[in-house]
Amino acid sequence: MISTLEELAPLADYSLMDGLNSDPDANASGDDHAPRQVFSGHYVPVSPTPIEAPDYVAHSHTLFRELGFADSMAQSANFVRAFSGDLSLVPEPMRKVGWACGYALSIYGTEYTQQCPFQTGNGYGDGRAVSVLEAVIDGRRWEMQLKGAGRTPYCRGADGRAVLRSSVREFLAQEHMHALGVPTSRSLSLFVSKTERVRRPWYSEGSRSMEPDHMISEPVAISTRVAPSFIRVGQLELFARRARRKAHPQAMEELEKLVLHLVDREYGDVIDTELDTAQKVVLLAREFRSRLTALVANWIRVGYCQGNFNSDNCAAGGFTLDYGPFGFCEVFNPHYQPWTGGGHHFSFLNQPAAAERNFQSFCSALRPLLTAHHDCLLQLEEIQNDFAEVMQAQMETMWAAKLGLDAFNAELFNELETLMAHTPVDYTVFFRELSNVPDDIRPLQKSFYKNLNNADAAKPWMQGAAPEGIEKRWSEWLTKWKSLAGIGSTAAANGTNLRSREELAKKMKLVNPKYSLREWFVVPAYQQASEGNYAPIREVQQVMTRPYAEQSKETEEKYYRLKPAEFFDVGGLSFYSCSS
Ligand SMILES: Nc1ncnc2c1ncn2[C@@H]1O[C@H](COP(=O)(O)OP(=O)(O)OP(=O)(O)O)[C@@H](O)[C@H]1O
Ligand SMILES: [Mg+2]
Repeated sequence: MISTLEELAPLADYSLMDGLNSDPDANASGDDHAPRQVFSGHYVPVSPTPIEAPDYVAHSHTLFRELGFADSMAQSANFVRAFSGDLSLVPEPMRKVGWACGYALSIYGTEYTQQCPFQTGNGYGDGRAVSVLEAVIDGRRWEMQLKGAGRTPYCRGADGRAVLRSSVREFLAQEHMHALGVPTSRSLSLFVSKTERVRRPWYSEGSRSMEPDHMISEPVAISTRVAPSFIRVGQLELFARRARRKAHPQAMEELEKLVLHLVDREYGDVIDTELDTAQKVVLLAREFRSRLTALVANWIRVGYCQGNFNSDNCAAGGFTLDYGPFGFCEVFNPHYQPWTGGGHHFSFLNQPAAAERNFQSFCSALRPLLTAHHDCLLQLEEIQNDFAEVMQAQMETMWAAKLGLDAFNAELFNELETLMAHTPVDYTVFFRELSNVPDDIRPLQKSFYKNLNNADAAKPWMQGAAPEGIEKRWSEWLTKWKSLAGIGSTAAANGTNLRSREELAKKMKLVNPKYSLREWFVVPAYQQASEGNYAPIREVQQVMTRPYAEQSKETEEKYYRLKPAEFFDVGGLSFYSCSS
């Protein structure tokens, strides 16, 4: 058990990142905080800027346990100091200087440089994220990165800070996603400043405007996230763009180094180290395709919408990264999109298409390494072309699992999708109620935002008569579903393998969570936290890290609920701009 920073320090291992190139223009002391262009090198040494008067808010008990950390360490003085941004006293061999990385941006497959203040792409990257440690713990390599740790050369003139609100959201969401069984960066710890605040645009109470309507002052925070690496698709793109246009003599070599580094960090267990670069590149593309398609199918399984699935928010290791504009779907809507800037292209059921665009960007970034290997180029092209097919197969497997079926049935699914959208249903509650394998549709109605028999509805547009015959269609759908799932006499007559209700329910409850992180649970938690009361965060954390469990009656009453009518269309609750 590791219970002090002194015990953690010897596990530090920077050997892999030391193989990368540091920005030759950087100041090695890490005192490099002003916005500027970075022309080459994989990282810039940067020391984090500590937040003033840090106060412990939360840590992930789950991750601490996995890493063999004692819970008490989270509140020990040296740990608090280091993970609130002050590395000046960290014990050797931990380093007193962290690092930030540059990356490029493609939005839905289109390359951009306009977001870079210099219009060159050389000023874009980790503007407020600073990695502080790489450690090998129990045979696994982890990078620890502070978010909100002050300005870096990539800050583009901004303050380098993250507010408590956005930090709480990311902290809770990462561990919820992990508990849902979806690959993700993880949350280590969260500290808030008792004195330092910044101003951000936000929504006034009950505002229905799409964009924030005033400025508020919010406490700053530093959260630490943990992953095998933080390499993004956009990062590979930055180096590939430079290699393509021969921006400097080492550009191609830097691209190759980064790609091989990615293989070591994220794909070491599946790609043989003895292979040459071209072979590794082909295997990397195949493996990333498999992870990315599985990831997106998992997102849809649990109702998650990334909201802003740009290539710089797409981790090259194939896990979820950047919990800013995200949300969990409540009222089922294929176009659900919590971020006001995200548009249709990054909406809920369009995520497979958005992933394909990121995958195309990924393959384009690998291509310069294969110019002398015609056969490998052809293989890469085939891997890219087959993305949609692999994605579709993952989706069908996922829908079948969500419905407790051995095989996907298009007709059954299409009718369900129509009914879910027309009724409409709460995505989480619907699938969980279905997992109880009800006799008739009454229990499912618990998930309906519109009462089929009268005009009660959560929103004015849901009032009025239900679409003609919808109740009958639901009943018919349920009968057909049960028959395909092997329940009841119709199934027997059809020759489907019979199953017990209990067996089916048990299986379905492992893929259909009971609890999902609805924004109206998170809002009071961060509001209370900004007043110094962290108990609501802990409660939400406790419930949301066991999302498949039934939990207590009290928890069920409070958290297994449809979105209340008063929260619809409210800025900061139903949608948000990305300001964080
Ligand atoms: N307050 C800030 N100061 C400096 N840079 C910022 C700030 N807020 C965002 N950025 C940078 O702007 C870019 C786009 O912001 P986005 O909201 O995607 O990032 P984020 O949530 O900070 O980042 P990440 O993708 O690292 O989770 C990122 O490169 C980010 O580092
Ligand atoms: Mg981002």
